[in-house]
Amino acid sequence: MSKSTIIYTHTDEAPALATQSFLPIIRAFAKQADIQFELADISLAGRILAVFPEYLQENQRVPDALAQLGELVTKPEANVIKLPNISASMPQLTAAIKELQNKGFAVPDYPADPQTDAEREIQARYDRIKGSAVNPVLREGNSDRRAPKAVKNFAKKYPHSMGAWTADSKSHVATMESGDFFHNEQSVTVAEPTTVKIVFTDNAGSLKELRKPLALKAGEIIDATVLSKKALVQFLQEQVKDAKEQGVLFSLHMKATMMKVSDPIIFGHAVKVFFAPVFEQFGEQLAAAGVNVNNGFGNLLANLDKLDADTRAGVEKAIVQAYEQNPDIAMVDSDKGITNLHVPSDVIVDASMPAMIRNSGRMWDKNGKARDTKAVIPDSSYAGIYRATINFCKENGAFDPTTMGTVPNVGLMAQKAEEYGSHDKTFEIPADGKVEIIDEKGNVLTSHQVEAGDIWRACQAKDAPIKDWVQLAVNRARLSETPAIFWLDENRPHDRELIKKVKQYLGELDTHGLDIQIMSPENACLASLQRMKDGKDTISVTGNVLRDYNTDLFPILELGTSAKMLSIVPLMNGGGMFETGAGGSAPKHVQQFNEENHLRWDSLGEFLALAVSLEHLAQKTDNPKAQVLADTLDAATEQLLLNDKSPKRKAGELDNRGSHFYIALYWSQALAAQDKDAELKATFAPVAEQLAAQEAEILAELAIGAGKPVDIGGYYAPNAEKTAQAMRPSAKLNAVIDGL
Ligand SMILES: NC(=O)C1=CN([C@@H]2O[C@H](COP(=O)(O)OP(=O)(O)OC[C@H]3O[C@@H](n4cnc5c(N)ncnc54)[C@H](OP(=O)(O)O)[C@@H]3O)[C@@H](O)[C@H]2O)C=CC1
Ligand SMILES: O=C(O)CCC(=O)C(=O)O
Ligand SMILES: [Mg+2]
Repeated sequence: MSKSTIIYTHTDEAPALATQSFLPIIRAFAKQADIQFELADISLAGRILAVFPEYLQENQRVPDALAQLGELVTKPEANVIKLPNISASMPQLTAAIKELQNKGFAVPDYPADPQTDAEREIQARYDRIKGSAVNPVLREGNSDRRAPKAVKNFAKKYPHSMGAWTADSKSHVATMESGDFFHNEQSVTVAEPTTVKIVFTDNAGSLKELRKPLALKAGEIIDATVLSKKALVQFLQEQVKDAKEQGVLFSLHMKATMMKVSDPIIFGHAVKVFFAPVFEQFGEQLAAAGVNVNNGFGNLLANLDKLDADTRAGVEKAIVQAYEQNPDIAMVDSDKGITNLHVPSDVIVDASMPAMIRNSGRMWDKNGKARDTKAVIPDSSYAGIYRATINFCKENGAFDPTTMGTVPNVGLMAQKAEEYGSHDKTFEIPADGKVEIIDEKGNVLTSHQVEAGDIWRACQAKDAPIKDWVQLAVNRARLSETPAIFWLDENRPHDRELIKKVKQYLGELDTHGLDIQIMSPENACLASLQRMKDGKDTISVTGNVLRDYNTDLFPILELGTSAKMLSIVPLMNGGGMFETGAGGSAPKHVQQFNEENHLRWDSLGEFLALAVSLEHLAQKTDNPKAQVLADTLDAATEQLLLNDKSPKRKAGELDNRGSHFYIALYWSQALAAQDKDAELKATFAPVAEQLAAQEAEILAELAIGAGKPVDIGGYYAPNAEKTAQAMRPSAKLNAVIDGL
């Protein structure tokens, strides 16, 4: 890899489609500054193929791009543009496997109930692909997410729609008051490097290590906590009942993708509670048929044909009974009858809660009508921020995008910090007993009494990432002259350990003249909301989960979407990773693309990420042309916003491809207009002319087929040629770009 190489990631769904159109453009532009783009396939399908080489024919095998990138990001030369990828829930993983098999790739089935060592090995490989398997590997740095000025100004000038709020809204957040992760947490900082065991002792006294020992570094924070199954089930039962009594919709908001071990289990309990009549009568038969509702209620429906006719009729009757006796449930797709409990990856808390708040606190019922909703977020560690926001809106009405301030985020994320690194330390407890973390000297660091079915987990946060995070917060506060609040709760054991370090590291840095405070998440949220309403900006400095939540919550309120965020990951060893926006891969957009050949994905996140990536390369490799490309791209992006050339929602209007034409036009015009680099000026002046002269014809070519279905030969592994053709339909535009 040359030092002037930028890695661009090939991911999934809408961003992967957009890449087919955008990458040829940026390759052609960047080539003029001797910069190459290498495409790394970290799509779900690509990751599956990469880990099963022995099942594939020679010519079907692919390199493990994720493993390679995982190494690259620890090196100073790393320059990676990371688009959002699928964090696969089980239904998505199974569908991707099936699609690959149908295409002639002989990858194995997912063994749901492995019996042999070989099956266990297959399952283990798939489990590493499942859920959020990419981001934690690549994020060797903390997170700096913010709305660039141009984007914020655009939102103020052209505000997105925002549902009204009234004080009589019955929408609310329900969260546990005891027995959950928050209330059971224990936390310690280890002074010296050590190795710890996680030991489960059952009530008969027999010991079992739940995993292999874990190495901890000096200064590392380790915490453990447990969520009680009994308390959870009781809480869920109360919430179903309460939603019925209040006449509001019932909805559950989890992160079953990122929290791939704990949250599907919690999701499963919610399905079993809501559909209690089904499981009370037919629990055993359903289990025997292989039904696992940790993968959603949809899993039960998909397995109905495995039941004998009588049982099936009984189950179907009990389902009807559950719907009748329970509150109405929030819908993901009322036309297709898909509820909030069908698929764990359909409702992901970071995006689903802000969407609900933006929509007057309402979700959709089975008739497609927006209604007040109970949002159930079982663990209370972070649910308070949504409660605070909802209460704030009830009191103050909806936010006004034309006047509101902004809440950027500096998030602790590096080296699998906190909950998001807990998968391999999360266990559904098999029997009553206790779980302890014991160091190599035999000291018991944490100890929890547990019961069968409880979910126990440990989290780590290393010292170096914490120090880096505090430094990043101070840098951002200084550079943007903005007050910063650390969202940390002194009543929470983990946060208490963190606060000690924050205070220590703040003391070592120059914070003269800066306004830096520490507040509990709920208070920090309220303070930030109040300031935001008054048009003031406040940096939120948070742990990993709130990084995720806040960088959808605030942008969705401020900008209408988190796709327009600048998401920088300054890698701890000097490289740069540039994420494109703060949101996901927009499955709904692919559906629309397939049906109507219209891609409403907004690549603004890609434009912003590319500019900072080019700037990073300019500085690291002393390439002034790259800096000119970066500056002119930023100017082009601003132009695109001013002229409102972002994709629109409906077929026939400008879509993703059209917006790529405009970015190419404005970028080449800006290059032609600048005087810092004569070569670039001379190269791009004719390009700008050709694009401008052919604007109408190119747009017409891009619009051919709008409104009609388009077949790209697959979902997880679409046909490359068909996709490229669909995404690059303008011969005239291609001629200019490919001629560069
Ligand atoms: N960094 C990453 O890799 C991330 C990956 N994910 C993964 O993405 C998938 C989907 O996640 P989900 O929570 O549904 O969230 P998404 O962000 O994909 O979708 C939510 C909604 O946000 C809007 N949206 C998001 N991005 C854009 C964009 N670029 N342009 C226009 N609108 C946009 C769309 O709304 P509208 O209907 O208004 O068009 C979309 O339906 C999951 O597999 C998840 O795990 C999620 C977050 C981050
Ligand atoms: O990695 C994932 O599963 C989601 C990431 C995400 O939502 C985020 O970083 O904001
Ligand atoms: Mg997120």
